[in-house]
Amino acid sequence: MVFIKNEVDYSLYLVTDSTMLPEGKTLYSQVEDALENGVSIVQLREKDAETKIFIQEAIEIQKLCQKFDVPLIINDRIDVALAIDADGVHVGQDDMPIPMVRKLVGPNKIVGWSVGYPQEVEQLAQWGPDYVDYIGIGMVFPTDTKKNPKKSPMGPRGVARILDALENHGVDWCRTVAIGGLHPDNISRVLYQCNSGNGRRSIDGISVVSDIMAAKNAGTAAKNLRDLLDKGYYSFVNLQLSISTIYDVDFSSHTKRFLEQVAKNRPLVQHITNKVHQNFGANITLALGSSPIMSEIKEEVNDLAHVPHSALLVNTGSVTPLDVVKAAIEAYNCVRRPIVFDPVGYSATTTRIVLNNTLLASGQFTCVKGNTGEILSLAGFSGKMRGVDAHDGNFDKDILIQATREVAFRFRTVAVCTGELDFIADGTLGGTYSLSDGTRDRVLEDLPCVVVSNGSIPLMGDITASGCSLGSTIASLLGGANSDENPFELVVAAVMLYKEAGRLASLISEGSGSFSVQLIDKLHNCFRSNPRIWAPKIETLN
Ligand SMILES: Nc1ncnc2c1ncn2[C@@H]1O[C@H](COP(=O)(O)OP(=O)(O)OP(=O)(O)O)[C@@H](O)[C@H]1O
Ligand SMILES: Cc1ncsc1CCO
Ligand SMILES: [Mg+2]
Repeated sequence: MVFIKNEVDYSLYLVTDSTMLPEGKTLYSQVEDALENGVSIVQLREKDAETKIFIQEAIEIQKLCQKFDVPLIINDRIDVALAIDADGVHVGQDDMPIPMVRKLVGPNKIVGWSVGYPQEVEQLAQWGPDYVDYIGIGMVFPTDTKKNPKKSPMGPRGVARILDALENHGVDWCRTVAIGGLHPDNISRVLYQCNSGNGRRSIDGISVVSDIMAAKNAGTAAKNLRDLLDKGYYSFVNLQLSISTIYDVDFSSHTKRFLEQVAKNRPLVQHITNKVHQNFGANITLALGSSPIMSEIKEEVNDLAHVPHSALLVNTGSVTPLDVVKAAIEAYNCVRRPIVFDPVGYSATTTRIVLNNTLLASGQFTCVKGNTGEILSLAGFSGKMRGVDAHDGNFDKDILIQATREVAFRFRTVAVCTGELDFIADGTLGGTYSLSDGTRDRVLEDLPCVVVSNGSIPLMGDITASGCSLGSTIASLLGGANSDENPFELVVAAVMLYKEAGRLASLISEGSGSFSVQLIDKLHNCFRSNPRIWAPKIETLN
């Protein structure tokens, strides 16, 4: 069979492994069940099989694939692929060089290559369109399938970097599948987050091994994956993800409504936060009418996530054991409860960059909030931070807007950048994703974005953990909201409310000490004592 190359369907790419078959199942029966339920391409990968057995298996699987009109790719063994006239071959970086592979298999076969770094894309560009038809990008997450992995997991952001490299080098002929540790609990998120920065391309498919090969019912497993691919919508939080259009109206009425919901629903905000922030953050949370719980125990994250109107604040200011934070992120994502992430001192040290990146790769966040230094470095715009405080420099407003949008887009989140002006961008794209064609030409400049101002309030920067407590405020409003509210509007309201409390507190404070106390009072009394006082302004960028 000759497949028209740019019509090959890479969407659900099964890689076989006979070493993990469950009792009573064969390689043949698993592949057959998978093909019946939506697998669109098969790679025979039998690292330990002897040649004769491998060929026998290949011939059997080939007949099966032909029945379903699905291409069969052979891993590594060019000789086997040629001997049985398979549809293509897949080789890794340490296998036979691509030009030799192409010379041996001829122009019509599908050639796939494993790619782990953006630099490898330069090589693809040099070879041009006649060499590699698709690349397997990975590994995305840790996996047991690779015995001695040479690469460390790249996460969705690593995949996005490779998609960027493909775009930058004009490698438009090459299709992509993501591979490594992909399972039903993370596939929607990978599809949602893996896009090139220009919005023009997303991955063409996902590649799975164990989820199908080790499944007791490979048919159900394949069907489940097929449904995720076709769904096009990732409902990661129990709120209304449609794109908000009403953020340029009077926000004081929204804020009042959100605070009433907090009062009624009494959200429980789990804080995994730095030691400096703990007491202040707990008091700010209580002042708003929500309940804080400072908990860093792995055993209870599930119970806490299941409490009605739970929300999680992850603040990496003083470092909590990674496994605890990851377990908490997983637990809240699993029940679709909001998570606010505050990457404190993101680029101050290499340790912090690695830690924050690891956590950012481990889940889906409803909001990512940072000061200018954190957001600029997260967006890849600037060098090292000196510590946990924002940059001293006065940054151009346009640069901060761009950085905030970049973070929002990359992490598919509502991003907040704080300072005298606060910038908020909505990168959630209504929770939608699609294979291959990126974000359907929606680009950074299209993301809804607002700038919140309320005059200069230097005292807000003069107390420690004021940014951290904005995180508590955002988490309280997100947690307390009814499910028909929109996360972007909730975050905008939280930022405005906090800014206004800061302004009112600063009017009656003698210095930073009394300011801390007054800030708590003002949040406590907002909309209770004098609902008419509301000064913050909002500038809508689109
Ligand atoms: N000069 C200022 N004028 C008005 N508001 C400010 C000013 N500086 C900071 N803020 C407000 O104070 C809060 C904290 O912002 P900042 O950028 O200082 O955060 P941060 O550095 O993360 O704080 P921390 O790490 O101490 O918790 C935000 O709500 C921000 O809007
Ligand atoms: C001072 C400090 N150090 C680590 S976290 C933190 C709180 C403000 O970000
Ligand atoms: Mg901060």
